[in-house]
Amino acid sequence: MNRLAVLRWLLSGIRGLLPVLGVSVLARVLQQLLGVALLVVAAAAVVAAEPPTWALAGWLVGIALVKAALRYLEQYAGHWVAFTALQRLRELFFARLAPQAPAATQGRAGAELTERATRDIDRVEVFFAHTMPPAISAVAVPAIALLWLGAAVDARLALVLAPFAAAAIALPFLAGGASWRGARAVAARRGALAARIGDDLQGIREVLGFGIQHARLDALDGADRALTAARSRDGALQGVRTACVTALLGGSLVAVLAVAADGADALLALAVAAGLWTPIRGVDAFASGLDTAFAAAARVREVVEAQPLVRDDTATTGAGPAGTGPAGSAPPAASAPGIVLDRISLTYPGRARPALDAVSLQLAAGDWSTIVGVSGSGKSSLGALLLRGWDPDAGTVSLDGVPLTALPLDALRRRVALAPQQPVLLSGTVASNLRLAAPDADDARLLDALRTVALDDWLAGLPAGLDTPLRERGVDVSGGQRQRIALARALVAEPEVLVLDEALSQLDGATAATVRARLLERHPGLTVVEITHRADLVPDGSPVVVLDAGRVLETGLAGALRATGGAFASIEARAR
Ligand SMILES: Nc1ncnc2c1ncn2[C@@H]1O[C@H](COP(=O)(O)OP(=O)(O)OP(=O)(O)O)[C@@H](O)[C@H]1O
Repeated sequence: MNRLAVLRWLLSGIRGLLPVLGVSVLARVLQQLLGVALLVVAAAAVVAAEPPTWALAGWLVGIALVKAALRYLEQYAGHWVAFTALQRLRELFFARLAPQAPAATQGRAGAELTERATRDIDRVEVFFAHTMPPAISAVAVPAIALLWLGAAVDARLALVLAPFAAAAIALPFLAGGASWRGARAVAARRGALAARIGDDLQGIREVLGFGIQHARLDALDGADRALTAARSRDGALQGVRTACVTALLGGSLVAVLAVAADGADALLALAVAAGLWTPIRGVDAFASGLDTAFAAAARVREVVEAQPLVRDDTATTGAGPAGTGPAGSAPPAASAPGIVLDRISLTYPGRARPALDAVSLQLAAGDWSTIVGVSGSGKSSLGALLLRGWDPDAGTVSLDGVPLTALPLDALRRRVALAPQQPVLLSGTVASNLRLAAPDADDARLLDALRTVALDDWLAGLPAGLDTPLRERGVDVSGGQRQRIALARALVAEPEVLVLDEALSQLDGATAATVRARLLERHPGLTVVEITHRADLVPDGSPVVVLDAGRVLETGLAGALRATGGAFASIEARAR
């Protein structure tokens, strides 16, 4: 990705804001011209060698006040554009990120993504607020001021100053490639550092538990040193550039003194030259920040433009919940109520072996089916397909005869709920966590769900009942309570299909049995797909699918499979 591509992309996002940006540019040009005028009027008064008058003071104060007002307008309009553009960029970032989950957000990517979503987007502000106005005024103000100097004072002095001004404006761009590479290196190392800090914070218990804090700190220091080295190279380049610009501006004053024949003309030319320092220095200031802003924008764009693994085609084709799928898609694989997987294969990005390989099976509506298999056999992958956490590379998953790809994603995820093994509770109260998927649910529904998961006694002991705050990531509840709150949260949404992915694994046997019994008793029509390695807890009458290395090994009722002494029986023996 080069700077031109990033520039085009950023500009395409602010097209409607350009008139306001124009106001900022105009205000800046005028206020900087007034800055030159202020010095020239003062110099002219010195040249006139007359005592100061009220009229002169009035002029100076008037110019200063108008300049201040224009400066305010320039800043206000520029920042209004910048913050509106940043708001749009944030909205775009999250809108494009959501369909890329969970692939885009899992594991190490988390903290790195946060860096892109927050600080990288903030860094783009430099481009929106501090680039175009200084770039245009850096050319316009010297051009106008030197034209005036040439016409009204002495053309030779204007010609002497012009090359200095031109060189000082062009200089910041001469190290273009090196500066861009430097800015990208700094941005990448900053991202790597953020990812490392994120890992260490998430895994703080493991780090302390294994006593590896010193090794982790050393590694963190290493990442920090790499960032410092990249910033030093970048800073050295900036330092040399700024020094050269300063030398050029100083040199312009010496050149005026060297060629001026007349003291009065020299004073006016010096006033113009000094007045041009601010607009010309503005180029150096934004050039330093511009590559940083472009590098940050390039990282944001990588996320925004990434192809989502799961796409909601119904949003563009207009297919509704009962639709038969986007034009050209395969006809429904099955018309039976419940879930049908038809020759499903899934290989994760970067993996050679498929996690699921030509899996075909049927899970009847209203049944409590169980998927068992050893670790890594593909159980969770199968569960994730049911609510389109991932899409298969081949084959079709259908719900009640309709391919999942023909259902709007929102509707699908309302009908199919997942209770994961390691759920995350958000900061908020018990009630706000339970209402995540059903914001309109009343308290009675929440209490009902908590009773089903056997948390009614726990709730009764809480100081503020449903309004009791839960801390971020649910650290003040036990693992088993967290799993049950997550299960209750799924039930509050009143799904048709409930996927339990080892969702009761942290409960003691008696509590898990109570939760199963209450689920069966209170939700008789619910289709449950339970993923577990505890084959010994599966009742004889439950339909079972045994997976191994991504393939279906056995299907049938648990009791019958136990009797045959095959794969299910040996997994059961291992679980005991
Ligand atoms: N997000 C992912 N990216 C890459 N590979 C993955 C991902 N998730 C799972 N896998 C791989 O896919 C295979 C199946 O994993 P899956 O989690 O579905 O198995 P599982 O039977 O649920 O295992 P467990 O009982 O240990 O949870 C494994 O080899 C695993 O390493």
